[in-house]
Amino acid sequence: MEKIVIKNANIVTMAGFSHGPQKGKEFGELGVIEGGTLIMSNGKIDKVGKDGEFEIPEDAKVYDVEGRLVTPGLVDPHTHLAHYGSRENEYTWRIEGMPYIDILKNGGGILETVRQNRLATEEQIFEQSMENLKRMISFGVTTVESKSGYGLDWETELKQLKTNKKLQEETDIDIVSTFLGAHAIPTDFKNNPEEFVEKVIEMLPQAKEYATYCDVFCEEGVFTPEQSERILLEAKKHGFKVKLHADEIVPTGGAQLAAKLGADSADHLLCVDEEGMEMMAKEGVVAVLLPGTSFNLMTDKYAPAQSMIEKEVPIALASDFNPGSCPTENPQLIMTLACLNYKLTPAQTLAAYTINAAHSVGMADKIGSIEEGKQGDVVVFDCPNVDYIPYRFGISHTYSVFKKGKLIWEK
Ligand SMILES: N=CN[C@@H](CCC(=O)O)C(=O)O
Ligand SMILES: [Zn+2]
Repeated sequence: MEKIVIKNANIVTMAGFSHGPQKGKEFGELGVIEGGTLIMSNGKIDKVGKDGEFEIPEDAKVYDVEGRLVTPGLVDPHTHLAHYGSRENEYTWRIEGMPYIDILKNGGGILETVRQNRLATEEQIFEQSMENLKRMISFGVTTVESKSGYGLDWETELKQLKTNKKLQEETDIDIVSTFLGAHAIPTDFKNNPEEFVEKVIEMLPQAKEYATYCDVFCEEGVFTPEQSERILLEAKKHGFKVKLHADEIVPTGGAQLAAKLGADSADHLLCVDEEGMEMMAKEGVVAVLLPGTSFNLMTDKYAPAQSMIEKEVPIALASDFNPGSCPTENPQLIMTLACLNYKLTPAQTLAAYTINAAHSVGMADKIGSIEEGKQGDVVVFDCPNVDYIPYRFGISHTYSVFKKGKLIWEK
């Protein structure tokens, strides 16, 4: 395999946090090497240091990046990537004031995408997802968590889970596959949600063949904390790791439940309370925050990121890419929204999208930082420093993307 050298770079390493995510005062520690060089071979990072500190192998392909910013590959830890169709019809309804959750209660929203995916072939789901994955890569994303949840029956959930598998096989991208059979109550189970909970539990053994994580949309009018707990406890028995859509629209105690279950992350958290944050901090549950969703749903509520930092809850950021609440794949835009609405610094948003995101999907031993022995997942941004990414918003700054030590995208 070709040896790759990137030199004359402003390298953000995020080094020193493979054992645990950045939190509290250490959140945003970039570990910058100015005028740096890194060497990758056999898919891994061999060396990282100052220019001239070590010899450049003669047989290496050398990229002089002329002072550009080099960071760990971005990790998007909450997406609904594997789906077919779109819901632009709801956009106007929402602008006119119809609440997102009311659209769902009337059979639209997630249920509309369920309808579209039940009708779609596996091929259609795969092709659309691949196109969207390529767009993610173009923004610097090298690892993606991808949920099912637009089937709510085994046949369609399987089409999505198979799509995750195929995306992983046909690209170099790591796809962290999540089973979200409990994403909504299907219309035919509207009057008997408990029966649907049983159906989801029945799907778990087959789903485990395709997915690492199990997730539930714990929300008023969707799955209660009791139902969520029941599903996730069963999931754990089958060997799943767990995550939770928690405290998004109303407070339900989702954060507490995530902590109690030892979840790797609790996601959304717009309405999380003090106790929920304290329990998450104690159990080391990563808060995956989704500012694009607050923005796109025009809520005036954003997750209390500053209280989380104060309480030492580790924070990751994600796109929540999906056809309804947040149809964007762009992590650079999400970083801008996180700076402006959570008052995170640009450095914190980058830590949240790399090392902390890697922890939230249980992969920090392999990815999330530029350190010797880690996977060669690296992005070159056409930027002089980290601040420039969220500051100059609405465009893409990606210059080139390396995955497992190979160039996979360039401007
Ligand atoms: N909140 C629940 N689920 C998704 C939205 C999915 C959709 O609107 O299609 C989310 O994470 O935002
Ligand atoms: Zn989601």
